[in-house]
Amino acid sequence: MQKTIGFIGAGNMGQAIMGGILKSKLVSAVDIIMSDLSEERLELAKECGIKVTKDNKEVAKLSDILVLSIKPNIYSLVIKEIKDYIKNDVIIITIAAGKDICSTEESFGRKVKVVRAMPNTPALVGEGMTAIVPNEKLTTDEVDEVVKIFNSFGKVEIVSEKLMDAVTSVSGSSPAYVFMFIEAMADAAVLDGMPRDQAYRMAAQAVLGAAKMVLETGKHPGALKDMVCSPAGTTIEAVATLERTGFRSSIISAMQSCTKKSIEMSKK
Ligand SMILES: NC(=O)C1=CN([C@@H]2O[C@H](COP(=O)(O)OP(=O)(O)OC[C@H]3O[C@@H](n4cnc5c(N)ncnc54)[C@H](OP(=O)(O)O)[C@@H]3O)[C@@H](O)[C@H]2O)C=CC1
Ligand SMILES: O=C(O)[C@@H]1CCC=N1
Repeated sequence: MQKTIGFIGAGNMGQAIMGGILKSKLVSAVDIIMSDLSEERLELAKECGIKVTKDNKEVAKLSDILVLSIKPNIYSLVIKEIKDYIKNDVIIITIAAGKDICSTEESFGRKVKVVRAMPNTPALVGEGMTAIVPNEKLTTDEVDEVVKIFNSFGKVEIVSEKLMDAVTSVSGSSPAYVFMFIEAMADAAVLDGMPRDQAYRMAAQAVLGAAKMVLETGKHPGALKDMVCSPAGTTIEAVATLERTGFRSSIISAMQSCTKKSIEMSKK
């Protein structure tokens, strides 16, 4: 792709997307520019061979596609700073929880091309999941181009904007719950005497394999669970304990809090 991709914000998500794009070789390092206030973050990014700067306006001037990878509470501040410097045809990609397309357009004060996206950190290892909502200013070719970017480090789905709070809960934030699950399983294995490194490897591989089974067999997750539970065996004992201690309802409640927070953030 012959485009300059800019990032404002070199934090966890900016670095994950940038790293994912670089690994896929969709654009070369010299066509990526990133800004941040923190020297330390920029040093990290610079090690990847991309251009870095402390000046957000410089990124705005050079970018054909501009990713705003900053926290939601400073979106309006940064947009105010850059809005007079962006290219006419730039595609703005927002990734902030609770930032809707309408508020982004309002902050720019005109109808810019906006794609609201919700990615997740597995982008860094080429297994990201991103949902996107393009506004009506983008042509079909431009939407395809954006899809290509997010596809370069994982899966992408175009969704309706009303689903974005649910997306945040089920894929933007969910790697955190999965990491907690892996950590807890590893702790239990350590309790049983297994060395910690081996416990992380085994727990993580089990999660990876189980996820692949859901994606590749097309079978209902409940049916896949049943295949593991031998009659009067070990697994059903664990399943019974999980049901007794509210495993599923705990996940559902946690995700409802996540969605609620996303909705609250969009009202600010
Ligand atoms: N982390 C995740 O898994 C996901 C995050 N997101 C979204 O991504 C966005 C970024 O999140 P995340 O990467 O976690 O946050 P981080 O705090 O890791 O990254 C934000 C970066 O922006 C920098 N920054 C702050 N102010 C400015 C400024 N005025 N100009 C340039 N850079 C600035 C911060 O520096 P400093 O630390 O010094 O303030 C920090 O390095 C958020 O909007 C979030 O909703 C979306 C999906 C998943
Ligand atoms: O925690 C957050 O607000 C961001 C959005 C999704 C994942 N991290």
